[in-house]
Amino acid sequence: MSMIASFYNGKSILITGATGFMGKVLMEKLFRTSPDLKVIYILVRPKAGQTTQQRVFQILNSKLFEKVKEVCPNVHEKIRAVYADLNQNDFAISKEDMQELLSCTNIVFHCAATVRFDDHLRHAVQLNVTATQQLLLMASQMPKLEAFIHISTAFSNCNLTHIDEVIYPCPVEPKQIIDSMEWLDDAIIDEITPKLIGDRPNTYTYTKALGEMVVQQESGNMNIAIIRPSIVGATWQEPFPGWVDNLNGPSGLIIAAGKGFLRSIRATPMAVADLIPVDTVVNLTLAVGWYTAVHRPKSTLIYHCTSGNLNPCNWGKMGFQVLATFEKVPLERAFRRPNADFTTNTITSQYWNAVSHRAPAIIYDFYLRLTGRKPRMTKVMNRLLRNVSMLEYFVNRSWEWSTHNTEMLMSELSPEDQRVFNFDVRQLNWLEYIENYVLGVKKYLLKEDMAGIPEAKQHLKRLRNIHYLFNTALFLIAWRLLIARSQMARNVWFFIVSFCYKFLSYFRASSTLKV
Ligand SMILES: CCCCCCCCCCCCCCCCCCCCCCCCCC(=O)SCCNC(=O)CCNC(=O)[C@H](O)C(C)(C)COP(=O)(O)OP(=O)(O)OC[C@H]1O[C@@H](n2cnc3c(N)ncnc32)[C@H](O)[C@@H]1OP(=O)(O)O
Ligand SMILES: NC(=O)C1=CN([C@@H]2O[C@H](COP(=O)(O)OP(=O)(O)OC[C@H]3O[C@@H](n4cnc5c(N)ncnc54)[C@H](OP(=O)(O)O)[C@@H]3O)[C@@H](O)[C@H]2O)C=CC1
Repeated sequence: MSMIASFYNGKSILITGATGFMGKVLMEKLFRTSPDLKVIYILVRPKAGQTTQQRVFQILNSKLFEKVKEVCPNVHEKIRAVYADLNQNDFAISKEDMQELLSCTNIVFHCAATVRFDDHLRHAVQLNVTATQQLLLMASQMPKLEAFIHISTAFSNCNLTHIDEVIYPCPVEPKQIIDSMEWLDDAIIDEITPKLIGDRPNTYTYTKALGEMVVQQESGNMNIAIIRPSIVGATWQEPFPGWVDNLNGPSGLIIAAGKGFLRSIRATPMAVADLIPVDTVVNLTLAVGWYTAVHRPKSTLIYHCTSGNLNPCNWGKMGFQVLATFEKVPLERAFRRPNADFTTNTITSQYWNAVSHRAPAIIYDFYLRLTGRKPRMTKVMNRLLRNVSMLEYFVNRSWEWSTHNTEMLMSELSPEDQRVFNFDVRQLNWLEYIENYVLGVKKYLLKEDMAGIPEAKQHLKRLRNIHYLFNTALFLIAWRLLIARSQMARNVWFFIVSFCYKFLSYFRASSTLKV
């Protein structure tokens, strides 16, 4: 029997961010491997017209939880959705709920965060720093608490190239930042944001670094660990390969490339693509929870959950495999054929943005206008280019993360635990993983039916013919204009025509002779 799985049986576990990408996979694995756990409390807010209960119902009835229902048929009774908004004081949790959480919780997994790169600093601080501080305060009042696991990101110190499993201090103390957010107005915050984030690319990475400092400062005598995953991708193995349900990280770009919107991206093909499957992150998280509670390390340990140092893959290989998969399983109703490429040069990148992105969008909008419809492609394209520009920082650099603690933990696990909670990325076959990722994007994110593949291929053939027709027409128009204006072009044209005429005459004469 797995020691980690049996550790969680009988436990009351509190998860923040359980409705998010990682949170769902974490809950699924917990229920599947430790069906006798006592309860999972999740802090949820109502969203998009759904109550907290409706959101939980939807999650439990999704494909991701199909296996759980077989192993743990009473899963509905073991999940307790607690109304909470992490942006509010005391998370707006009712007194009764708070009392229950404080007195019963054994383990806390803090996954909630704003992961938007362009979030306003005030909001990013509120969620990634202040809420973390408040949750630690809550945890310090939990008499039965055994471990508090904080999910950070491997990019919290992306201003460095070699990153150790330590907390690097930011120049301004988190407490000062939290205080200043209370009295500064938005305009001043906007002004000081670039100075505060310094050489980090966005408010997300900066506030995640501040969040780590808060964890270190407020840890008291709690058993705390921090996990730093790199770019979290679709599931590798569990509960099935390729599951993904949001557009973050590479998923959005995979769709944009597959639909033919994205034709070029400024990226360094040889830079390491430090992707990590979400089930690997979850396995490490659960192993860390067990180790922190049982072995009680003297200090807060940080675990890097990355792939680059043990099993590197680069963006070139990844992009190539994404496109190869689209050859076999294209997406439906593509705008253009998937034919993206990497450029390393800013000027070339701008050229391709104009020629391959903006121009086709303008032409398509013109066609929409002609046919009496509302133009929309230019808007979509501008948004895509803005989003791509925000990701460019991460696809043009490589980082090195040391993984001593993660490797130490692996060696502490029994062979059974190493199997059930596998986080050894050396076993990952990238080509297979990326193919499953692309299929997962098609099936689970876009909800496209595999039966539609022949029609999708047919559509791509039509697009290819339109492309050839368009290019030929363009060439003929350009040539006609050139002939009208340039003597040299006219000479070349007469040379080609007379050459073709002579060739045809010779061909006709020789075939008449044979007869
Ligand atoms: C040799 C051959 C070569 C060939 C080559 C070919 C190549 C071609 C192949 C290409 C593949 C290979 C290369 C891959 C490179 C990948 C690089 C990844 C780097 C990632 C690094 C991450 C490092 C850090 C990791 C971390 O630690 S953090 C986690 C990562 N964090 C992020 O990844 C957030 C990023 N994103 C945002 O920061 C915001 O998204 C923002 C961008 C501001 C937009 O913002 P905006 O434009 O406002 O758009 P939205 O409002 O967000 O959304 C607009 C619409 O989409 C909807 N929608 C938004 N979201 C979601 C969501 N979730 N789930 C569901 N829907 C959503 C929303 O409903 C709305 O729909 P609508 O309402 O319009 O109908
Ligand atoms: N995805 C990635 O590539 C990486 C993620 N990480 C880290 O992993 C963790 C989980 O990320 P991921 O699952 O991808 O992120 P998601 O954006 O998918 O999930 C974020 C979660 O936080 C919750 N949340 C946000 N704001 C509030 C609020 N005000 N009150 C209550 N809950 C709130 C969301 O709830 P709701 O559904 O209501 O919005 C959601 O459950 C984060 O800490 C992130 O920094 C680290 C490295 C990479």
